[in-house]
Amino acid sequence: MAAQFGDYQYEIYLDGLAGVLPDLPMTFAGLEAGAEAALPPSVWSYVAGGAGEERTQRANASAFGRWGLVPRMMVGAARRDMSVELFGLTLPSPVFMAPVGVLGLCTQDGHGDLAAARAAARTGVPMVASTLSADPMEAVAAEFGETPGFFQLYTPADRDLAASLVRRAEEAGFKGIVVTLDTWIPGWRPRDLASGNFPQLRGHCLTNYTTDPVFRARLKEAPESNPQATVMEWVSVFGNPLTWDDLPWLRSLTELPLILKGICHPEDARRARDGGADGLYCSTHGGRQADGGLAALDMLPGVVEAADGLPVLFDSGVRSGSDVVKALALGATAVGLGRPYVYGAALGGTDGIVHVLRSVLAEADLIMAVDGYPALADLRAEGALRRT
Ligand SMILES: Cc1cc2nc3c(=O)[nH]c(=O)nc-3n(C[C@H](O)[C@H](O)[C@H](O)COP(=O)(O)O)c2cc1C
Ligand SMILES: O=C(O)C(=O)c1ccccc1
Repeated sequence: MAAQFGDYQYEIYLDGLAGVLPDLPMTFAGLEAGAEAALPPSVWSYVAGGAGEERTQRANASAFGRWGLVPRMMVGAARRDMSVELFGLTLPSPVFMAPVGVLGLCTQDGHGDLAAARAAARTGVPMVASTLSADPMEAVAAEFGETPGFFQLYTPADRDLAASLVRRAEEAGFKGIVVTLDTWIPGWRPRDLASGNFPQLRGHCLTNYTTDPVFRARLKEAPESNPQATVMEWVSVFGNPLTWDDLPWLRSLTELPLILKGICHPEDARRARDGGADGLYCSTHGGRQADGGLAALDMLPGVVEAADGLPVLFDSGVRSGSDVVKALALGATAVGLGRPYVYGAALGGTDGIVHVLRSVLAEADLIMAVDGYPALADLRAEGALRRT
């Protein structure tokens, strides 16, 4: 059935649809409903939930409804080119998997990070691997195949531990370090507060710490013999309220491309660029950190302008191929999926993630075809996108 559907699409529409599974949901609402049924309730509420009244989370997604592409005719868009240059790499498409810290808990086998890495290998869609993974970063990177991968760093208060994590990422073959700035402290998350339910506090997804020599040296007992003390040590070391004065130190940690995640204000974009960042990452963390904020999409153009040619990655609220196209038209260099691929993992492991990635890419490709924008540069042309 799946192969038949793939073949049909392949012939009628475009290359590369293998992997879309008709027995899995084809819409975000369907993925959501399926994942809610598939995941344990505590994992579901952690993944699906956000900060406060979840207004920022909803605003992230609904902001896309205020923009629309203006179709162009007779441009002969029979072949589309979605490839993009990023940090000297050529990616087949401008889409990536955003870092997600509890992926491990989202597949039945407890190895969701490996499932995402395998989906990256199968699709060419890069994964940004979270510090908070169930498997060590070395094992995740070993599944990437030919697809480049990036490591997301939660900068710990212990600078030696930060340096160790970055060194391990370099040795494991990651192609860039994404430093998340907006989550040195977890936000106000009513769903998790109500259930006392932060998975990390139950010892989940701390493997990059428990396998790290610097972290282990901080413990009086091995993590295996005293898991509770390990969690307490993680709590004490996890967060580091960085300031701009710390940027030279961050920059000195690696020669890999350094990307700062959570940049939404043009002035911060300028400071990051002037401080030697190689890329900016505009995101509101999917509305999980602070409620009452603007949608990430509404802040993207200001970041792109201030970036002054530096690549700008983007996520928060992307639910479909049309959302990808709109973020690109507003200047994003590459667009990250968060919850959609997590729900794919819940529904079908690697196959489920591939299904989501291929569906989103196919829709984006078909929009570029039908609306007459065969290359990413065309999408950025004057008049391509209008506010409704
Ligand atoms: C369950 C979950 C865990 C996340 N963990 C991390 C993380 O470990 N590091 C990080 O930088 N961002 C993390 N994020 C934020 C994502 O990278 C991304 O910014 C967000 O999911 C985008 O919003 P969306 O899910 O609404 O598309 C997480 C998001 C979710 C849903
Ligand atoms: O859940 C998250 O979004 C996340 O990134 C996180 C990280 C550390 C502690 C709590 C949440």
